[in-house]
Amino acid sequence: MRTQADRAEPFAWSLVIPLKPLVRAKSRLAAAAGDLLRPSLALAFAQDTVAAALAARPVRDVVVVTDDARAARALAALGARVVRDEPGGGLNAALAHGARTARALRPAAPVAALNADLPALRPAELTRVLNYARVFPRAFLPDAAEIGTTLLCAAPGVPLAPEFGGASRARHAASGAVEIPLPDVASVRQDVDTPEDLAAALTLGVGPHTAAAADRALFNRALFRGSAASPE
Ligand SMILES: Nc1nc2c(ncn2[C@@H]2O[C@H](COP(=O)(O)OP(=O)(O)OP(=O)(O)O)[C@@H](O)[C@H]2O)c(=O)[nH]1
Ligand SMILES: C=C(OP(=O)(O)O)C(=O)O
Repeated sequence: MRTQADRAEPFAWSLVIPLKPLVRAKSRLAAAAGDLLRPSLALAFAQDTVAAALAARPVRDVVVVTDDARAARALAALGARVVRDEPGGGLNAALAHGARTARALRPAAPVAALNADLPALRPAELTRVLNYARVFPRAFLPDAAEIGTTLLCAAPGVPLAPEFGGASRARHAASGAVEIPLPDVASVRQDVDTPEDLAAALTLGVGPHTAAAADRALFNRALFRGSAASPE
């Protein structure tokens, strides 16, 4: 069990994790999960992401930026600090707000933005990525599709300047952030937007919240397939 003293090490990171309201989250999973289970699946991804992030040795704080009351309760129960989605200007504005909150708490800590949809995240792989990033002013990790970004890091005093959304890998590279070239960190790169992404994450091995939610989604589909009604 890790103690407070363990966390008081240099390079202890503050992570900022954004989460939009669950009712709107993971829209690309709507057909696969159904609109009843999709919010629970989105929450399960976030729970497994936050739990794994907090279990990574170099991580001291996790700040979640969300206006979703159900998610706020569940993620605070895991140990995250939850702040409102201000100023309501979309993903990058929410991340900048979370980074300011993290820096107000610990001005000397490096900060990283991490997607909330990494259900296979392994603490040891996140640790390797953060340890690699710590010598650069800004660094980022491309997603498994090599188009987006799952993690953007900034050293103490350096603006995070997030440019997430869509083809953010090229934008983060163009902004001067160093791309992290580590092999064998698939769990930090495997974000889940589509059913194919979810299958890839399940193959890597997901956390307990996602495993349970995916089981419920599969059971639900099997149930509806066996009856006259269809959830889709
Ligand atoms: N706090 C906050 N988080 C956001 C916002 N927009 C997106 N996010 C989060 O940023 C990450 C990437 O978001 P998106 O890919 O746009 O949305 P998604 O819910 O993951 O998936 P889709 O609905 O399929 O696009 C997810 O963790 C989202 O919950 C926002 O306006 N505020
Ligand atoms: C927001 C991003 O991810 P996605 O839309 O793929 O979830 C991104 O990669 O910048």
